[in-house]
Amino acid sequence: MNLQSTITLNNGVEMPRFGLGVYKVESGNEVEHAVKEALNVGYTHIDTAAFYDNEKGVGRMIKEANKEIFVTTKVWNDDQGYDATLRAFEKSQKNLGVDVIDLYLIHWPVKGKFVDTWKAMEKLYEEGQVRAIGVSNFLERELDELAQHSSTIPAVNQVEYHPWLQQHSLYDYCKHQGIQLEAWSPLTRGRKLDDETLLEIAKKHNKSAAQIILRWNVQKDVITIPKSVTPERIKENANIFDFELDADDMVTLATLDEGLRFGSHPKKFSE
Ligand SMILES: NC(=O)C1=CN([C@@H]2O[C@H](COP(=O)(O)OP(=O)(O)OC[C@H]3O[C@@H](n4cnc5c(N)ncnc54)[C@H](OP(=O)(O)O)[C@@H]3O)[C@@H](O)[C@H]2O)C=CC1
Ligand SMILES: O=C1CO[C@H](CO)[C@@H](O)[C@@H]1O
Repeated sequence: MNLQSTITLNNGVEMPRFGLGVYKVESGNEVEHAVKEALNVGYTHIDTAAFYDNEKGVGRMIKEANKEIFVTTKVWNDDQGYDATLRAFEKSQKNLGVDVIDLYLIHWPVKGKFVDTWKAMEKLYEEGQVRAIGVSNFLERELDELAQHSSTIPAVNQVEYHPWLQQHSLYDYCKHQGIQLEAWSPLTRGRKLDDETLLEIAKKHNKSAAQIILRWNVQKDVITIPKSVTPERIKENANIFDFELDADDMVTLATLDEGLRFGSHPKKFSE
């Protein structure tokens, strides 16, 4: 496995296991520098969203790189519903400067709206405007609700996921349904990188705490999208394909789970 390794989604599309997240990266110089640096290091996958207001900068750098890059963007909550989603998609397409978006996600399961949003995404998929469609921040009950109204199974569910929030039940549900799990805030936004258990494993492998978490994501078959605007960290985060966590490490990391969220609970939007 290497930095460009992919996972096959349930519709046959190949999605890189590892990418750069760009939440809170300013549109303009900041996002351009981060994306350029990542693409130079060998990243082939960028995760943005209409909400992040930096699709234009991401698009500019992808165009400049002139190579195949997998781009994910997401429809924001205010744009949910059938017609509004189609309009939002068109705007993202223009911002990114591409005809076909690789992966389009429903950002949050907005109560009373996400099923209509999904219908619009199915249309975009059928028209070939997007290579794969998926969801973000969906719990099992919202995935069940979607299944009652549509036979298209989401290709991806992007959720908060790290050793302190392992979401075992959702993990198993998605595996069973063929929905690829993707980890947001894999590095806990830096808040747990001084955890002693993590640091012990890091010392054993001569790697950083961040690298241990990202390698754990890879070994759990969870796609991961760490954010950084710091060139050294962009390199460091990608340097996880030359070692392996052993069975003892995996057992130890499993014990860290405490259901701890650093971001919002999906219930905030779905209830
Ligand atoms: N679907 C959704 O609802 C959500 C999706 N996301 C997506 O997931 C991506 C990642 O999540 P995000 O919330 O940004 O947080 P991360 O867990 O990726 O953490 C990012 C923070 O960690 C720092 N950092 C990065 N690498 C290292 C390192 N090697 N050592 C120490 N610190 C490091 C960064 O600093 P610096 O940049 O200064 O280097 C930044 O402060 C987002 O950018 C976004 O694309 C995120 C939240 C919600
Ligand atoms: O993608 C996102 C980035 O982080 C935000 C704050 O936690 C989230 O609300 C949003 O879903």
